[in-house]
Amino acid sequence: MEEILDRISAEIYSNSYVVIDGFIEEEFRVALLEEQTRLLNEGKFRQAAVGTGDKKQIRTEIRNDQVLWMEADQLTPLQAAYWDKVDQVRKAINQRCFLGLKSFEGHFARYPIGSFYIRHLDQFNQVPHRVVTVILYLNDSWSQEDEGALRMYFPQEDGSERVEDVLPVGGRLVVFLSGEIPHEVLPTKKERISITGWLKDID
Ligand SMILES: O=C(O)CCC(=O)C(=O)O
Ligand SMILES: [Fe+2]
Repeated sequence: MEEILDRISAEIYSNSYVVIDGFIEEEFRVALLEEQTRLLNEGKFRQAAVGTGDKKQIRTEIRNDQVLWMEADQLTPLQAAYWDKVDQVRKAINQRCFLGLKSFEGHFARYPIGSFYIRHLDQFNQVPHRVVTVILYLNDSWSQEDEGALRMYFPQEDGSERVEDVLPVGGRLVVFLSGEIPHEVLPTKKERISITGWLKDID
């Protein structure tokens, strides 16, 4: 874990993003996936919304995934174990990058076949405190033909953009600066499961 934390903070510092394969043990991934499937079958997931507060609305032309927010005071033991790992990531990034990250919020996400999330930034006027995005994929297997990549756009000095696609391979962690990297979820051909969260600069 020390080595992984070191890589995350170093690459966030120099590249604003990092992809880590095998961030969690297989056994842990399977357990989280099973828990998510159970909660889904219990009807706990809701259509994801965009915006916050009064402006919160369901806009399926923008995103059509389903989510279940994790409640900090009601975490299951598995969720608590994941939050613990994310907290280590938070501390490592703070040590190297001085971002003053204080807390975490996150949700399970399920993208049914055909669903997507169009290009966006995770940090915007209505949501200023999301500083670092942390995504963990829980899928059993994933290949190019399943599509559903996370597409990230990196602004280049000449004004163009470099595009990078990352497949939602199980156990893979993607971390990036929420206010700097526009991204989208391309339409998926297979059910796509993840935990998405944000490290924030407020409690
Ligand atoms: O699941 C992903 O790869 C990205 C999800 C995302 O961009 C979001 O929930 O804001
Ligand atoms: Fe996002």
